[in-house]
Amino acid sequence: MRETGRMGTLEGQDVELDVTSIAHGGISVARLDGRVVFVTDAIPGEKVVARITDDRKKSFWRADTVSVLEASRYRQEHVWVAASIDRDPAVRAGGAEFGHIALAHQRTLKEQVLRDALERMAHITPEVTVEALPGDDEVSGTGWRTRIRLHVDDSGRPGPFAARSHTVVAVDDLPLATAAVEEVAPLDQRFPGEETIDVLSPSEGGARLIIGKQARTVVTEKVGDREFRLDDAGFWQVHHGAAATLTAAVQDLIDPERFDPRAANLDLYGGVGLLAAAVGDRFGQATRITSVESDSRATDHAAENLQEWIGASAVTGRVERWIRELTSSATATERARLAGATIVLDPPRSGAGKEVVEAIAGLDPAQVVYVACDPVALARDVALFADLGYGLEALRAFDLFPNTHHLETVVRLSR
Ligand SMILES: C[S@@+](CC[C@H](N)C(=O)[O-])C[C@H]1O[C@@H](n2cnc3c(N)ncnc32)[C@H](O)[C@@H]1O
Repeated sequence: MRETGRMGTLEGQDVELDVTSIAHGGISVARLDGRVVFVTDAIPGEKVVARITDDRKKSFWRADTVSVLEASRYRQEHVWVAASIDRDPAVRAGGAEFGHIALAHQRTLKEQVLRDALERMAHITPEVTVEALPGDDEVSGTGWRTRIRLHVDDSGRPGPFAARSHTVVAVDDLPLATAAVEEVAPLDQRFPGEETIDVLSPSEGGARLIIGKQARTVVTEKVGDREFRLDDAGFWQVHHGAAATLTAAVQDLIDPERFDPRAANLDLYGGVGLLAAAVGDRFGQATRITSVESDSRATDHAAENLQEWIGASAVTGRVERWIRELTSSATATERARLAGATIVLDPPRSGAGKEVVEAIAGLDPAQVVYVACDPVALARDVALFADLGYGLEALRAFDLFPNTHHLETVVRLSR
């Protein structure tokens, strides 16, 4: 084992590392000769042996844990044997990068990542608690994925990618998947010539496969008493409890004192209308809301899913362009309606970004409720909103992705 070395000479070597803290992306931070090393499959506080995978950069290196010399008291048997450190890092299954950490401590680490991002980028220190979804603790955070993508290797065998690579890994089980997904996942079959197999289990109608780019079918998801129709390959929240949790969170975080049902309320990045429905169900049939989504098939479904409301509509468009056009073409009456509006947004992982944040703030809405699956993109956008006079008033965070590093955050911003 080598303990020190120069840049570009250590790749493939095993080194001893003291792991100090957690970073964004499910990796921990250690130091070697004063240099930062991002290390996988470790826990802050541990001493590990790690294999250097990248030592070409001046500012930081990367490594994979191969054994543990001093274990954290939060270390547990990995919930997925295929992802454990007993396997060669090159063939460790990806997608369960926190599975070796006790579930409650996973949430503590997620809280740290969110708090650090908000402190560093937005200079605020709100109370942060990552809430568990009902039932997850009882099953160690397994059995929640209603959707899973398998990749097909050259022999036609499907499996997940190894962590941080495009190598397909052979696995016997999928512990993060729901029982219905695991039952139909064709792990021992062969699909020569295909690239992907999607396995999904909507809340209605049973589990199914999407083999390659086969024709889309429509599935039904139920949230409370409400049904949503969507394409089988279209976006839907992955944890079986996520849609209901986000519905309740958005309803909870909208300040009723600031909510005007007759204002030009917006649901940006609306998918098939889940959060527009959350707003309508909370504030009643008279609520006006427009859902904006770039996937036209999703918009068609949103229009159908929201059809019982006279005040709801769904439009196809990229938010950045749609909102720019709205800003330049709105009449004085429309501007007044937007100024009293509640704007819900649920962008993809990259967040809304400067252009969209500036356009939203430029509409002068009464409040903004932002649903975020990436804490760093959220913190960047919260900082942008703050510069435009919209401060963070309320925050809730949820463990929608147990045994992974991901978390979901919902915040309310207003002037
Ligand atoms: C995180 S999902 C949220 C969907 C919905 N709120 C839900 O919870 O089901 C983000 C959605 O934004 C859409 N999207 C991605 N980029 C977009 C853009 N630039 N403009 C509009 N929609 C976009 C995706 O197709 C996806 O449906």
